Amino acid sequence: MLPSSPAEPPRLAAPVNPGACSAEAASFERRLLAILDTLPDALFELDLDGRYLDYHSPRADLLAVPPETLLGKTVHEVMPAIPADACMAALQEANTLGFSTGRLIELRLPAGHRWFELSISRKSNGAGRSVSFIVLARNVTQRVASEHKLQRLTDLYAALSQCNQAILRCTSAAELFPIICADAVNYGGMKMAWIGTLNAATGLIVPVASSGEGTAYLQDILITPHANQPSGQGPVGTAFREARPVWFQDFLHDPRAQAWRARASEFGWASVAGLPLTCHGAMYGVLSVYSGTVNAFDDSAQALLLEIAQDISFALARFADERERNRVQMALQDSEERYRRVFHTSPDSVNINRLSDGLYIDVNEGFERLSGWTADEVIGKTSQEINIWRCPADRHRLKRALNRDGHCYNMEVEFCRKDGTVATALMSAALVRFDNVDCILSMTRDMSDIRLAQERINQLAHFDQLTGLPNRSQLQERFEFVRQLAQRNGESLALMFLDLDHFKNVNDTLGHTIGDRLLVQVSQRLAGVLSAGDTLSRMGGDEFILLLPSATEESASQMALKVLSVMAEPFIIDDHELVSTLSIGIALYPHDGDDFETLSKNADIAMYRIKRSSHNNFCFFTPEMQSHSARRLQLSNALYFGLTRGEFLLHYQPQISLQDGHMVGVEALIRWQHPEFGAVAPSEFIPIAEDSGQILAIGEWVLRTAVTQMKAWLDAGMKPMVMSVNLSTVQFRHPDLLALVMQTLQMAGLPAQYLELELTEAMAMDNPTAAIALMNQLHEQGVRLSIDDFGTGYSSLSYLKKFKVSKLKIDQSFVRDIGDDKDDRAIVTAVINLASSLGMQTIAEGVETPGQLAFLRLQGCDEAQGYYFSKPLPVDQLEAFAKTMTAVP
Ligand SMILES: Nc1nc2c(ncn2[C@@H]2O[C@@H]3COP(=O)(O)O[C@H]4[C@@H](O)[C@H](n5cnc6c(=O)[nH]c(N)nc65)O[C@@H]4COP(=O)(O)O[C@H]3[C@H]2O)c(=O)[nH]1
Repeated sequence: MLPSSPAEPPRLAAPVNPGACSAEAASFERRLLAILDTLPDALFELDLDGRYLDYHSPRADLLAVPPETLLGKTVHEVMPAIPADACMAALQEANTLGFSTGRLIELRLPAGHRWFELSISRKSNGAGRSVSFIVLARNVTQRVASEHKLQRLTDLYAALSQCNQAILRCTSAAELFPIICADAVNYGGMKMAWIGTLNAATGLIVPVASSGEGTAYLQDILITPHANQPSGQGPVGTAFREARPVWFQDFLHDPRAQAWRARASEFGWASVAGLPLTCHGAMYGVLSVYSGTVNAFDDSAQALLLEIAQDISFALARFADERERNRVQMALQDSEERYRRVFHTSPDSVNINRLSDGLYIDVNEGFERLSGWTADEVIGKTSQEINIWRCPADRHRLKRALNRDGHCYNMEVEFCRKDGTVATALMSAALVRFDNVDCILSMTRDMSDIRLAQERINQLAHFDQLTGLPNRSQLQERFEFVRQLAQRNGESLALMFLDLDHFKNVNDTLGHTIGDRLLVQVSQRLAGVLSAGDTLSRMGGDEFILLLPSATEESASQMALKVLSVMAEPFIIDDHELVSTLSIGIALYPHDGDDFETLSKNADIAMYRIKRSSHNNFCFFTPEMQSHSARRLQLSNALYFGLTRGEFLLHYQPQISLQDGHMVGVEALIRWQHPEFGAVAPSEFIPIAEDSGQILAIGEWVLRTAVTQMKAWLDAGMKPMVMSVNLSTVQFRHPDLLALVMQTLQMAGLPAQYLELELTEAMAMDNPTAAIALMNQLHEQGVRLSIDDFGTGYSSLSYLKKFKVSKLKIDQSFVRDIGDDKDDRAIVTAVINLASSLGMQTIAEGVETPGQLAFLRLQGCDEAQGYYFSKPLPVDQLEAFAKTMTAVP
């Protein structure tokens, strides 16, 4: 403990009085000194206060102060407090017990830290003299270092053991890491430990767990794994980057730790290690441990710490495996659950049968719904036992497909339900293996509803819903079939177009329900005359087509006559007795066309011819009709420009009072002078204009021209009379008619009583309620109304009474034959009487002879017009007629 100076030999055993000693004693002392000198230990003599009385130390490097300063000082003056206190305690013990051994003191000497073990014995200096102590200070530095090392290793082993226990216990890194850090501190003798992982967003290694004193050190610490940055040079960054353990044995003096030095010195880090943690070989993070001792990580410590790191890495791999296993397990459970759900909730029938014997192993609710059998009833039985196959052939087909391909898709099968009803189904099946048993997995979709729906769709697509007859598309298919047959056999066939006459009247007067029932009865009656192979089809409305395979002109005529004759009988619907006739047009294959479109169009043209002429008849298509039809098209196109090019004009036919023979009115009749077609009769172009809708513009022009003309005549002083203007059906139905009439009168300045609108009987009866309303309005405005062609249609007397009509016009067809036909005479007489009884006037048209005039006059007809008086005349000629005419006799 005190230096021995080379100039000054060790003192404790020097001869005190050489002269007084015997030679033997001197020799003994010399030997003793020699022995003491050879000992590595220092010897001191101290008093009870710890004051140095003497010393002997051959090793000056083991003394804390120069030896010459030692004597007379106390241990507290020579040593730091801790070792001095320990020394004093040992002295006290020796004073009490006579000796003290084994106390250790640590001294920081220039040569480094040294540990000394004190052995003290009390020295008795004789009575009356104070006691002193001989202190032997043995340098045990190496032994203590070994012990410390051993302790560290023991600690680290303890830490390793704790870590391993934690590793076994924990199931995740989040759970394990804090325990590892705590174990490194609590058991491994580390001051602080933490685990960091790379934050992908910031690129920094950030603590995820830490323990020990000084974790504040980690607050906002900057550590990166980048080699080119100072913050990446430390043990953690390097370990992460290079995936190897990094040991900083003297952290505060290591240049690589420059970035953290100031911060680290506050916390007293002496050694720092960074240990890479991996998961399945991939870098995961770094375990960093901090020791307060320089060179804390010797080989053994390093090996142990590495083992801890490796065990953690192993645990991380295990956690990952565990997670993956859990994931797979979950996925498996999920898929099982899904399968279970799919199996049970599938709307389709699913059943699993054992391949070897066909026993049902499992069925779902869909199976129960489809078959009516419950799972309990079928599991353990075969399909034959429950007789589920309606046709055994289906089962054999399935077996063959499975044997051949191992599966079958969408096989159409029929099943017998438990209640005996039959289900149509689509079945898919495959060979599968469940629980090591070969099975057949079958999925079956009940198609019964779909089949019904398909049949319904088919019905809708191919049949007329009202009559149940084939519709156009079905007829076309049928036509194609019989046409090919006819072509192969060199035969003809007939296509008949049938249209009910005046069907609209039935609909309008009796309502659509009656109309529909009439159509049904007509179709039934027509179907009754068909031969096998004939096809009757409804085209919609009141149109039918009859397809007659192998028909000639003659056989088609016979059929047409047959059809007309079965229609002759009235139809009874509720209280109504309806007579309904047909107009029939016939086209023959191949003469009149070789495809459906052409033949049906030509048959339609032929039918139209009948409609326009006689009704209730038939005719065959002729090419002349075709050209007529072509002319219709040309006229329709030409009409488009007729108004703008001023091709129309009005002629006026005088109307004569049969009482006094004076002209009481004129009927405006349109004339069309086309530059190419010449004069086109109104009877030809008016229906075309009506069909194309151009009649509205033409009618408006007629009304305006006639009204303006009448005003001009009145203004010119012509005797007041009535201007009669024809209205077409389309005009009459137009909602703006009233407004148009009133506006036209107003613009022309003609009082309403000078205008008479002629509508036909059919127009009035078309929709009698609406007609009555309109007539009332026109009547209220002072406009006169007359009914043209009276007697040609079906006028209901009850309606007629309600019509605000001032005049009935007797159709010229009756007037024409007055002389020869008593029926016509009777009709004319009846009409005149009817009008009279209803308070209406009558005017006869088409009067050509004095005889006709005489008859009409005799019957009390009020007025007449016709060639007998005058043809329809252009304006100037009418004016001349008016001026020159004298009362007709
Ligand atoms: N055989 C013969 N015929 C006579 C005699 N007196 C007059 N007629 C003709 O008989 C038709 C009478 O007109 P409607 O019955 O209203 O029949 C008219 C009418 O329905 C229609 N029509 C004529 N002009 C117009 C019009 O401006 N608007 C509308 N909507 N239809 C019109 O065209 C039809 C034919 O007109 P038109 O060819 O002008 O033929 C007129 C007239 O020229 C006679 O004594 N003997």
